[in-house]
Amino acid sequence: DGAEKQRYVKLGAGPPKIVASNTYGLNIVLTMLVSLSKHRFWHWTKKMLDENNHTLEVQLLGARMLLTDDPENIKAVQDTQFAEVAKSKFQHEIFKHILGDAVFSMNGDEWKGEITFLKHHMSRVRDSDFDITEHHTKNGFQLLAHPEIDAFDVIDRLQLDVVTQIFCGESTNSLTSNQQPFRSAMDTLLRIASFRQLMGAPGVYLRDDWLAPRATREIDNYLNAFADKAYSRKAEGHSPTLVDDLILKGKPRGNVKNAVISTLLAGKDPTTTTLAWAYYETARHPAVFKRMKAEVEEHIGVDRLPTQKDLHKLKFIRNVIKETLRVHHPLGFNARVPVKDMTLPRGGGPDGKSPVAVLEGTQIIYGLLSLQHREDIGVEDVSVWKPERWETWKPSSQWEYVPFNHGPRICPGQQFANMQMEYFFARLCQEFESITLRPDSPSQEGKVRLELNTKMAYPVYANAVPRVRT
Ligand code: HEM
Repeated sequence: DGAEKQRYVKLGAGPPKIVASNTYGLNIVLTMLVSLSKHRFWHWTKKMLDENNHTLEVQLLGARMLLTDDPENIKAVQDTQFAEVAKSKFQHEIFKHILGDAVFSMNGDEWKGEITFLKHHMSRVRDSDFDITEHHTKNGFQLLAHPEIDAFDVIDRLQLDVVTQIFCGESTNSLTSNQQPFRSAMDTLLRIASFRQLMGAPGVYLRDDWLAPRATREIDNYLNAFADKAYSRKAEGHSPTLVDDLILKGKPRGNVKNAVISTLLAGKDPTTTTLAWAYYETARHPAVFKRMKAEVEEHIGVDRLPTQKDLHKLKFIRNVIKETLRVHHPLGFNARVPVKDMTLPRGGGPDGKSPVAVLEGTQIIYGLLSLQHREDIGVEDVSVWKPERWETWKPSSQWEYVPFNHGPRICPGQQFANMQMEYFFARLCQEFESITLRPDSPSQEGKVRLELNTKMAYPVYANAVPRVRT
């Protein structure tokens, strides 16, 4: 209409290419639902992006969604135009039951305060983290040695036990006790939330407590019990955990619940997803595991535990992790909204190379998996998992490889996550002779289960043969 045209004129840029839809986008909603249920969502978005110069708009039930995997646009959103975009209030609403008022949906000064506090606890690795990680790794490895147990599940429990002890002061010990109700409630809510997020504004009107009343109740009970215990524990003044620090500062119960949930989600899920994909790929590539083992034997041996300094020497293991973050980006997508009408550098004009107008109210969704699988700007055999490629190749720009974000909203847990992943593989090399995917382990080819993270669609079954120690 005329008013909209005026806005484009003012911005000096045209609208993005709009992918045709009928009846308020119902056909797109349907295709989206089908692709989600078939674990093919990101493949569906990749096809649309490849066919439309990598930036396009879809209109869903009256809401606008700008989809892009152009590195220039991602750079703008994360860095050069950081102040022009925000986490949407819809997102806050959608994740309320899971995230409470956690950092992920905060903006402005509120976000700055929270991230400063979180960074203090998350953006470093302490010596004591190694002892705690080792304790739970041992428990995890005992389960991994059973070929009938899903490796994804073991790794998820391992990360849960580690981060709850390090950041919340008390481990869930899910590897040695039964914590299934909480974990499956969380999975249910995450599935619902990622769907609601993709729906844009209409997703706000769906409610978790209607769709999954039991799961919502279970999470709340769990968090309450966790907070009760934290308050009754005598918080230590010397180097307190994140949760104990909140209690020492006299923060209310709500803050404690938010911190626990942030840690469980941000601190566990992407690490689990990356580790599980790396384990799966390693189990399919025996030569890679052999090289990793040789590296560990050369730099550490098998008779002592790895230290921080040792981990820095494991270049090949680092490449295994980097390559996994490239091929199996654990977040897959990310979202922001413009705070007012704005332009992004690319997606306008007939070839999509000119700036594009993005009107207030649009949900900007940028695809990180599809970015890192772009044949035209990526690397040869872009979708093939080949850790050794990092010995001779690096992305031509940091905006073509974005596992942890760049710019102000970079992940504060990057160093901690890398330590967890490197430690896991270093110890795996020390404790196991070989890891091979079982022939009856379902193929994950072309499938990703989107639950806020890019989880595996099916369980992972591998024969992990322990080293015989004499
Ligand atoms: C492989 C592991 C990990 C990956 C790939 C990863 C990646 C990311 C990314 C891409 C973001 C930005 C999200 C956004 O823009 O909305 C993020 C945010 C965050 N991450 Fe991580 N992360 C990992 C592990 C961790 C760990 C272990 C912790 C904590 C110990 C952590 C804590 C956080 C927090 C608190 C945020 C929110 C930052 C904010 O909103 O400003 N992450 N992470």
